[in-house]
Parts: sequence; C-alpha cells; structure tokens
Amino acid sequence: MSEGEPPLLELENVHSYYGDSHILEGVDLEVHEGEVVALMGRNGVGKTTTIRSVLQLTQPRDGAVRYRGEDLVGLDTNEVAERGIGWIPEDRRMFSQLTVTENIRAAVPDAAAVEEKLDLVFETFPALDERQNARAGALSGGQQQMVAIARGLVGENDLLLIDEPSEGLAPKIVETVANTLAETAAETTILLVEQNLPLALDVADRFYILDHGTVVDSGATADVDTDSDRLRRYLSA
Ligand SMILES: Nc1ncnc2c1ncn2[C@@H]1O[C@H](COP(=O)(O)OP(=O)(O)OP(=O)(O)O)[C@@H](O)[C@H]1O
Repeated sequence: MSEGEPPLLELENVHSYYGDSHILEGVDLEVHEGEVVALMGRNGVGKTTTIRSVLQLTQPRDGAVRYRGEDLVGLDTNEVAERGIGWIPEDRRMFSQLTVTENIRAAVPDAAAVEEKLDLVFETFPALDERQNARAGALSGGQQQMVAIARGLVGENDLLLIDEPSEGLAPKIVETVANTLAETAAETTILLVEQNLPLALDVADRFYILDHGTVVDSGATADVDTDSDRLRRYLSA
C-alpha cells in the first residue's frame, strides 16, 4: 500500500439492519489496492453483513461504502459487480453438475479471454489441472473451495470479497486454501472474512476485528500472533 493514495474500498460509519435488528453499528474500514485485509470476529458479530453491505445485498441505512471514491450505497448489486467487485460466498456457489473447466469458463466475462484464463488457473492451481473434467459436485471440499476461488480470480475483479474459505475444511486442506489465497492475492485485492486465525494471519497484511457491529481493533498482522491476548479476547467463543 502506498501512503496517501485513497483506499480502493472505504466503509465509513456503516449502519445496517435486518428489519429492526441493528447489526452494523457504525463500521469503519479501509482496503487499499494490493492489500489482503482480514475481517475477524466471533460468530454473529456482523462479518457477512459487512460483505453484504458492500455488495448492496443489504443496503446500509446510514454511512458510506466508497469504492474508488464512489459511494455504492443505493446501487443495485449487479451495478456493484460491474465496477469490478467479486464475491466468493460462504457456500461456494457453483454448478455441481458441470465440470471444473465448465465452472471456470462460465465465470470469465470476456469470451475472447477464456483459454488464456483457463491456462492461468491450471498453472496456478495444479490440483485443479488434474481434475479438469471432474464434475464439481464430485470434488473434495478443499478442491471445491479452489474452484470457487478460481472463479473469483478469472472474473476480472479488482476486489474480491471472500467469506470464510476455510469453513468446514480439514486442517490439511486449510493449508491448500491458504496457498490458493496467497496465489490469488498476487493478482487481486482481497477482503477476507476468516475465523481461522492462523490462516488469516498467514494470508493477510492487515486485520480488523468486529464485535457487536463495530470495529474494536485493527492493525498489521505482522504485529500480532495467534496467541495475542489482543486477538484472543475477541475471537475465542
Ligand atoms: N437475513 C437475516 N435476517 C435476520 N437476521 C440475520 C440475517 N442474517 C444474519 N442475521 C443476524 O445478524 C447477525 C450478524 O450476522 P452475520 O452473518 O453478519 O455474522 P457473522 O459475523 O458473519 O457470523 P457467522 O460467522 O456466524 O456468519 C447475527 O445475529 C445473525 O443471526
């Protein structure tokens, strides 16, 4: 990140609700071009709601969500996507009946670039190269996560919002996901919701901790470790 440049994404005093439930109570955060930023916190503190508030799946009732300086609040979600913001949801949405290649192909917006994008993905993720013609539904959880991330990667997004990529995966597979994210980070700016602390600290440059709908701590991941009381007090159940 270069100092002085405006952030790629900036949330300022964002308040979001589900009905009468006030979930985000003034969230402030920034993601600069080229960064990986981890958003952490216990279950139910509003991490997914923060992502939904960027995408305008949940429209904030107060505050601003600026992307390259433009406030996204009030836009349709497809207009947000058109600006180059991609989303890899927690449920790894993909076409389970289609093959790995077909799933990735379907995520490339520019038909002329498909072959080049497929080459990039299979070079980046050799495990997918070996399973090109397997149906996505037949892959392991870790491989499915890799397909989901690859789909985000070929989508020509400048910012990827990735929700809990390690969720439900065995520790050995989490390592693969960490490597996948590190490869992806070389191409794209990432806001990563992640409860797996070692993974988040390994992959991210900076972190924010949410508690009860507000940011209670933030900093450089280089300044903390997995045993830090600073993190543990907000993350352990
Ligand atoms: N569609 C919805 N309608 C009503 N309440 C919701 C809805 N989605 C989430 N909530 C509530 O909003 C709060 C924040 O949820 P959110 O999913 O943002 O939390 P989170 O930090 O991402 O946690 P998790 O890791 O469990 O997903 C929770 O109390 C949740 O029960």
